[in-house]
Amino acid sequence: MRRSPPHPDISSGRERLPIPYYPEEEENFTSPHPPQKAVERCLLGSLQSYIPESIVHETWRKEALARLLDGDRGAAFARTGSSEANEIEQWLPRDDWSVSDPYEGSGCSCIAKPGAPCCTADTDCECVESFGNFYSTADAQLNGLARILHLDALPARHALRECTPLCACQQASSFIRSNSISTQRAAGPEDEARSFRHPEFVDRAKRRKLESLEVGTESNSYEDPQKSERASIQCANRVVGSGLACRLYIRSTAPRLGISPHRCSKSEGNAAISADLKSASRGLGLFTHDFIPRGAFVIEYAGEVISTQEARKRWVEYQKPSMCSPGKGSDPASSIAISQSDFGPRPSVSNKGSNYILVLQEWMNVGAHTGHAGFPSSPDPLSGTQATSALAPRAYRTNIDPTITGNAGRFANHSCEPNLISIPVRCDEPIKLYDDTSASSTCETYAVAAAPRAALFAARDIQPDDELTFDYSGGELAQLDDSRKHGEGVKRDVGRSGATPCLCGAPSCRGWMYFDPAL
Ligand SMILES: C[S@@+](CC[C@H](N)C(=O)[O-])C[C@H]1O[C@@H](n2cnc3c(N)ncnc32)[C@H](O)[C@@H]1O
Repeated sequence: MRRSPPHPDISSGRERLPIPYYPEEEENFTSPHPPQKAVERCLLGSLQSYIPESIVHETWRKEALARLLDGDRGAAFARTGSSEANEIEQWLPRDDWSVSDPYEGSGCSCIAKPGAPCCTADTDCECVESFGNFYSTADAQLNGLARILHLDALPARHALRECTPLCACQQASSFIRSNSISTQRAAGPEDEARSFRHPEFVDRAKRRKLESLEVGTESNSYEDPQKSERASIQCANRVVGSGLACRLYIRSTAPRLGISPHRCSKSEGNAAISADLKSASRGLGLFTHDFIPRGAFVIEYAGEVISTQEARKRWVEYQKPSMCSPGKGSDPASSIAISQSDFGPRPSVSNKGSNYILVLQEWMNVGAHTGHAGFPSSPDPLSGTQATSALAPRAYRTNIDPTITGNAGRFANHSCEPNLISIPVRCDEPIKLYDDTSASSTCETYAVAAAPRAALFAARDIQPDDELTFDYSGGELAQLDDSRKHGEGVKRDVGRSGATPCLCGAPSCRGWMYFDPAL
């Protein structure tokens, strides 16, 4: 059943919305505004109208709104467990990665102007390297609403920025433009600790923590927020920060058997049916009403940015069974329910079936442009060990958890043949290079960066009512051989005791869901 879109766009990822709800039938998400107008909206207003009264526990809702409105900006609201929940470590180097970057050199080498289409080539795209952005055009099919990313121009697995040197935000900022960590000149290993521990980086991490709690804030700049905000609005090439350009909805992927899988009481009372549904269902899924052209930005997979340690803790917590409140919805597969916690009623994942924590990996493209060693290595804060050599291929991870606070992107299921691709993107959060010419330094420059956002783009043309899916492994699993596929990283998905079968149904389905080995 389709209803008229009841809520404004919640997809931009600027809104750190709580999603303690469960749709009775299906929920529509749409942007009533052209993207360029969307950034001017009152996002707090969106929040208020977004939370469906009928589903969300009223007390919780009032509390959440009150916290968002007060000066504290919802610090308590976003705290979801231990106090460490708000300790953000990002870009944690992984010492367990030894695979080489399968995407190295897979970009485009054309020389293009912003707004012009790009060609494919077998080296990194010169236009991206030069302009420090991906550029876009409006798509006539969607009345100019959809902004198209030229995927051929995209050096895969590289963080990108959402602006151009022509953009006012660039001119107003002293940030050094960069689209990719791979293009940065690197520090030597001995300078690495300084880069990650640099006071400004620490401040930045703290600020990021606050940003993740703020609703209605468009600026992420720590130099001149107001200036940056104005510049953001002016930038014609933004796609991720401009919000949704197509109408999305969510619904259960379970076969319709005349029994609503959403009703906790029913599924509890019909264990056999529930089990059947669960075996055939991937829970809720994200669908589109509209045709989406290849390359269009679709939605951000938005959530709290958390440390790996916190992700591990939450993973354990989410696996614990919780109560299903009478009258509130609960899906046998995804099982989001309203339960009590020390913060009062809040959403929780109530069985072992679901995992929303996304690990975004950024590959270092070693010395591709500069002949330098790429991004510096650093001691692994988790193991205390020194990570792999600065010369070795490396992946940097960002843990995104939308379980408690996120957006509709959390309903995008996994497929081994997905129609979306996840790209790390920084919106007004550029990598900044610091010159260090002190006598003790062995290098000139070191880098400091904010965590990227997981932006989902259409990997191919998508038809109306198609389900939107992406590869949770970020394409990594497809690169691995069979022995690794069924290895440690996969098998820990369900309670660390066995793999979760993949139900994507794709002809080339790998059979198992990916699960990050660090969890
Ligand atoms: C990010 S959530 C996606 C939304 C989820 N289906 C829901 O109902 O909330 C990820 C969870 O969805 C389920 N899921 C997603 N893709 C799946 C697939 N291909 N096969 C089986 N389960 C899947 C798993 O339970 C997984 O932990």
